[in-house]
Amino acid sequence: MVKAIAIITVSDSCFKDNSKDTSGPTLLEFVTEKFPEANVHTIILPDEKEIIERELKYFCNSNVDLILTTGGTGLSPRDVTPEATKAVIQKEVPALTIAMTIESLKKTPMAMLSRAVAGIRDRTLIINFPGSQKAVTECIEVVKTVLTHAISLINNELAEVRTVHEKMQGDHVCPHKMNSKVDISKVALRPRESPYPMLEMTEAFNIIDAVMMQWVEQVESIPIKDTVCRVVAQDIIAKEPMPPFPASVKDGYACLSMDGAGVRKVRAAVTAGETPLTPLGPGECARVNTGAPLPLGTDCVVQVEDTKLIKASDDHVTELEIEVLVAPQPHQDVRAIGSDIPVGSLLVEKGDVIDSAQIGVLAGAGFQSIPVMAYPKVAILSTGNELQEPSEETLRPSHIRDSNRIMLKALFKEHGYDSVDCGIARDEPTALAHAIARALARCDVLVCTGGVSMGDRDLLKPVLANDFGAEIHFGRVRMKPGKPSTFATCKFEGKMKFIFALPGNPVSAYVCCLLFPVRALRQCTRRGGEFARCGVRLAHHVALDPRPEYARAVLRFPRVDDLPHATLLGNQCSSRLMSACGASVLLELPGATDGVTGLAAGTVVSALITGRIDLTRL
Ligand SMILES: Nc1nc2c(c(=O)[nH]1)N[C@H]1C(S)=C(S)[C@@H](COP(=O)(O)OP(=O)(O)OC[C@H]3O[C@@H](n4cnc5c(N)ncnc54)[C@H](O)[C@@H]3O)O[C@H]1N2
Ligand code: MOO
Ligand SMILES: [Mg+2]
Repeated sequence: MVKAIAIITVSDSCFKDNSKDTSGPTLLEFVTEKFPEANVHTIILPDEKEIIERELKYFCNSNVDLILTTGGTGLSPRDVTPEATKAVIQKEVPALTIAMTIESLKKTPMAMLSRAVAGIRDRTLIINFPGSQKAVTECIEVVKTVLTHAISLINNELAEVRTVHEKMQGDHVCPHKMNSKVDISKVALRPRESPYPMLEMTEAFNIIDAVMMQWVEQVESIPIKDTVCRVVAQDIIAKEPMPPFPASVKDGYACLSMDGAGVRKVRAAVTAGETPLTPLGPGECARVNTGAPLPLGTDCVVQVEDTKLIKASDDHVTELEIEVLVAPQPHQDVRAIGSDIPVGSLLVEKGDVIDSAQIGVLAGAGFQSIPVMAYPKVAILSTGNELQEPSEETLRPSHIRDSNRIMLKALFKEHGYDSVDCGIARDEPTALAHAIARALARCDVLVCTGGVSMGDRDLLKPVLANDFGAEIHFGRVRMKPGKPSTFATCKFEGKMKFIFALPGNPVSAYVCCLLFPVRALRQCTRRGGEFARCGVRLAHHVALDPRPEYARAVLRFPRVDDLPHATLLGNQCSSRLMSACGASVLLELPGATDGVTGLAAGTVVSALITGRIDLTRL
């Protein structure tokens, strides 16, 4: 049986912009249909032999049955997928690719230019496909009939070898190379009460803040185009003056101010980008454009509006004499060297959060890259047997589309943080452990959703604790939404990993992502920390939940009130993500008490500003 499959898209351009990848999704569509039980991992890699080799080995070591690669099989210098594949396989299976080539040649002679390779490493079958979506579709048709049989053969032949390997490795094996220790067979023995104490929000925040202190700050140098929203790690000082030459502020004539008003001979014409060659003397001037350098000898510019043409060549091509109508002042309409930015001035300061104007300043000052504080790498993983990719058009029975992953990626982006997409893991201990291991290998902070509550398939906490030796710092918080929110740390491949396991309900995932990992990143990257709070007036009556609630609301700014008015975004149940769409704030509503079960319209409550604020006044 095919239990795990990896699809690797190899392409520099798709690696930079994964929306360009059409072949990977084509393979994904094929394998999810052909092997619906299989746990499928997808990944995009650049055309780098070492990286491809490393990932192929990783998947082979993780007991993946089948690896399908697409891309990097052609003749261009960057195409190295076949070389990386040859470096990892122990046996080649040439007929697989020969069959694909024969079939493809019937459609196009270009098939001659594919160097695809197929082979086996341990128990994994690896097949290279070309990069184009069309070629992938054609080639998969050719090999699909033999895949299941090929994988059964490989497993049978190597079963003995695998047993010996496992014996040799003993107990001390990496969690992602073994089966999970979590046993889900005895469902009747599951706990009927959560073993995790219910923490107050302040306790949860304090724990996260204390634990995140273990994040070791590092500095990295990155191209200035990528620095928006990044925190500058050291003062950046101007090494060049801006402007680098005395530049005209106007379209007009560069003159000598001591000449006063009167007629001048037009000796030269200087447009922006030209270098004036001859110095000018008394009674002379040069026609200049805005941004053009002033000729030596001149000290002011007279705008064209304050001049009169006296004499031109017969063909009107050359101005010979003009009259300056208003006596100019020294330095008039001239930007002196360094007048915008003197050499040695502070361009951006350590701790600044870079904005677009500062990127312009840095570019103008000749900086290509600058040191910034490194951000923790964030990985996002969804869990759930019911989930399917949002890109799949047809919804399978009893399934839903995974909306959390794409939403959280966008939420991190909104707050200035990149993240890597680690796909969907099945609610099955070994599959989940493998998916977590793969994600941890790619990040410092893992944010996953689902599987943290009381169901017999809520496996996050036991898998983290038993398979990764994770310390669960908390597993329940008195809050709505987000009660089963979980925060854990573990050492993985020698490095500390921070894990935010958020509830699967989409609103819980949204709110808890803001309150826990986004807030934590803001703290440890010195990008604001706590969200700003403000007092707001409720626009309507609000019923209180027994748990303190983070209600999603929009603000209006009526002229008649100093405080903004907050309107809740409809039904606040944890599954209704529409309640977060367009939210500017999370209201911090207190839990209901025996005496107080609701708040009247007009009550002032505290709000965390987590989204954009629309400043329209009612
Ligand atoms: N017996 C109890 N049941 C539940 C409790 C409890 O205390 N006792 N808590 C409830 C609360 S509160 C929450 S919140 C949820 C949390 O559930 P899990 O974190 O275990 O998440 P799942 O069971 O995997 O899924 C819950 C819900 O969310 C949907 N989901 C999951 N992932 C996604 C995704 N990526 N995109 C869209 N929707 C997703 C999933 O289909 C479920 O409907 O537990 C309550 N139960
Ligand atoms: O805490 Mo759960 O997120 O209410 O639905
Ligand atoms: Mg659950």
